[in-house]
Amino acid sequence: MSKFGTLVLGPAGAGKSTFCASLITHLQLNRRSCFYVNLDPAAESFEHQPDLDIKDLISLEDVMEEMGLGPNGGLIYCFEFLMENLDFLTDALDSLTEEYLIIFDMPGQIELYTHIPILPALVKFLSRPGSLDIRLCAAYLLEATFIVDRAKFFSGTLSAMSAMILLEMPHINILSKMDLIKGQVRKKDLKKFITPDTTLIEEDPDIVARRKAGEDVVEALADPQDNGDMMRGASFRRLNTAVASLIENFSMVSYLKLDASDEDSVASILSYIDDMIQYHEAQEPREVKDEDRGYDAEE
Ligand SMILES: Nc1nc2c(ncn2[C@@H]2O[C@H](COP(=O)(O)OP(=O)(O)OP(=O)(O)O)[C@@H](O)[C@H]2O)c(=O)[nH]1
Ligand SMILES: [Mg+2]
Repeated sequence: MSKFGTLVLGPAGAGKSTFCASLITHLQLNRRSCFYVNLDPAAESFEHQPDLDIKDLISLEDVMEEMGLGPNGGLIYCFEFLMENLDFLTDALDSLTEEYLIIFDMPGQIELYTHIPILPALVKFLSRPGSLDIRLCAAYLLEATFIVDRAKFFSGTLSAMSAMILLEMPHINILSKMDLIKGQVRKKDLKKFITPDTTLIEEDPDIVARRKAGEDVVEALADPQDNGDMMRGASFRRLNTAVASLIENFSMVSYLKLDASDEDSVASILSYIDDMIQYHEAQEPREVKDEDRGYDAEE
């Protein structure tokens, strides 16, 4: 019997825990079972109490204090410890049926998704057939406000792509906190962020303004000796254009839009998650109870 789950990933503060909370609320409202696993050993407060919390195994605070590690080294130690104590996960998850959506709320340290092999090993363990056999997908969140700075947006997109390649599992990318950019981006431009397009770098408002001021930006972009302001200089632009082309050429990354406070938006993301893990195909047809129909059998 398969189980179903999603790993909610992304940089610090991208809105992962908020999305998990909105997803759980939505699932509960739709009478669906879920199991919330917090894998962030530094997380303190939750809208929905986790059904399983890594802090019951190991806490970042204790690790930092006892091992003399900083927050990032401490986090890696916590995950190494988890990998040595996988019974902690098996004991809690083994009895869940295929009705459950298991939601893993991950920490925001980006190195966990890009540099070290712990997460791929964890994913392999969770999805191994004959063992927990969880059909998993990744939901990678990037904050929509990143699109204000186009270079930052492409750098965030590169991290999303790096996580996709590292994890080798069904994956969706999500632009979170869409409410924060409402009315600030033209529809035409937004499309280019949703499916990242290199022309965004060329059409950067900063470049457009420099052109308007009479600067020969094409020449500046082509000048290998440009040592001016590093973040505005030609080399930086060429690097950004190269990164953007790489992302565009791979055609791997596109985004779904999320406003965690809007139920329709959460429902739409959930339908992508369900499709990726083929949740509905595995469900037994359920008998519709009278209370589900919204009336009393006695009436
Ligand atoms: N406006 C707006 N704010 C949001 C949204 N989602 C999250 N936030 C806010 O963003 C901040 C960070 O949200 P979290 O859900 O804690 O982000 P996280 O990715 O879990 O953060 P870490 O676990 O620390 O990496 C909080 O102040 C949230 O209230 C959203 O859709 N819209
Ligand atoms: Mg969080």
